[in-house]
Amino acid sequence: MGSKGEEQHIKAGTDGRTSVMDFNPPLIATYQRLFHCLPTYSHAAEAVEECDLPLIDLSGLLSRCELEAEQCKQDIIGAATEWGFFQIVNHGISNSIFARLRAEQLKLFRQPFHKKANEKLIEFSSDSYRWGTPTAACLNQLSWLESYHIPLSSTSKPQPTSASWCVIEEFSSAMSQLADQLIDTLAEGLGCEGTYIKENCKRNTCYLRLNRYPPCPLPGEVFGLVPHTDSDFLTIVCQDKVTGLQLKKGGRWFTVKPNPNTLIVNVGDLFQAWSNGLYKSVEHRVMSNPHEERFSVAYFVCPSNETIIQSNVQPAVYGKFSFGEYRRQVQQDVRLTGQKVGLARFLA
Ligand SMILES: O=C(O)CCC(=O)C(=O)O
Ligand SMILES: [Fe+2]
Repeated sequence: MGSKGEEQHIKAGTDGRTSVMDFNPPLIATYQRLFHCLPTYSHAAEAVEECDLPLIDLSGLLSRCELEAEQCKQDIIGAATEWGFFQIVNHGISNSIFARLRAEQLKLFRQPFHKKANEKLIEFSSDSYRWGTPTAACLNQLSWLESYHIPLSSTSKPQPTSASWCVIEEFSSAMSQLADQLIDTLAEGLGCEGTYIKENCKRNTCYLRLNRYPPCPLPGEVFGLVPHTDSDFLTIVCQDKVTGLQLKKGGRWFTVKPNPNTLIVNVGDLFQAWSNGLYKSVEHRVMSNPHEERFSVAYFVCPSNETIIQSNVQPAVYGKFSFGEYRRQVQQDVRLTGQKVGLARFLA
């Protein structure tokens, strides 16, 4: 069990006194009541192999050589069909944006917990900051993380007022362009154009999430992020060098080897439904780590709530639904059962 010291960062004040600057959310204190109902099954005992995700060099998409561009498209379509997950290099986003975002992310999470929880630190909605899992009824429903869940609607301000705001704005517009390229290719693989998705997933309906996974005293029992699929069209994740992300393939869990030079792309539930099950929204999770903190950033391509998700392939695997309905159903299931049911609720 972790000592109180694990939740605290001791900083010597300029006046010589030692002040305690506690930036970690009070996960231990809040969820201690769940510690004595340890699950009979510990995921630490699972044998998990590392997997080599398909690695796609995105410069191929812009190649003048038609064959090369076509091969790159087929690789993306193949990876979304077989894995639902892939890594990309040469995506055109500069290292300097990643470095500046990382610096701002670190600065934000190093603020004292009470400030993060009670003050609007950046120009985003006040409920952007989240930690733990308020609905968790047992340890394996708990996620050992803190995050800023940022609706990008709130970034379209005429005057940038903070460094965090500027870099998030710059980063999300780079992500949005990258997502458009991937959506065009994936839509082409279905014999359609990507315009429907792009028209409904404007930047202001998308989300950026900054995650920090603090060291966890019960890594075998508590996840960094519980197993889930993403409720969007597509997610682009930028992770650091600390291992943790795992995905399920063929009924087994695999660890994604961290490579800070690549971005991870995964298909979300909406693309699975829209592609009539061709592209796979694969279950994934983040393992917690007893010693090291881990950071990641995820960009979620979401449509407006009114957007109708429907495949034009017959017979349709899923009934027609709006994103708003889907979201409400997911929230209700999590509130009532602690778990997301997801697309299984919308079978035709
Ligand atoms: O932190 C990660 O690597 C993955 C995050 C993730 O799956 C999510 O935010 O939905
Ligand atoms: Fe996810």
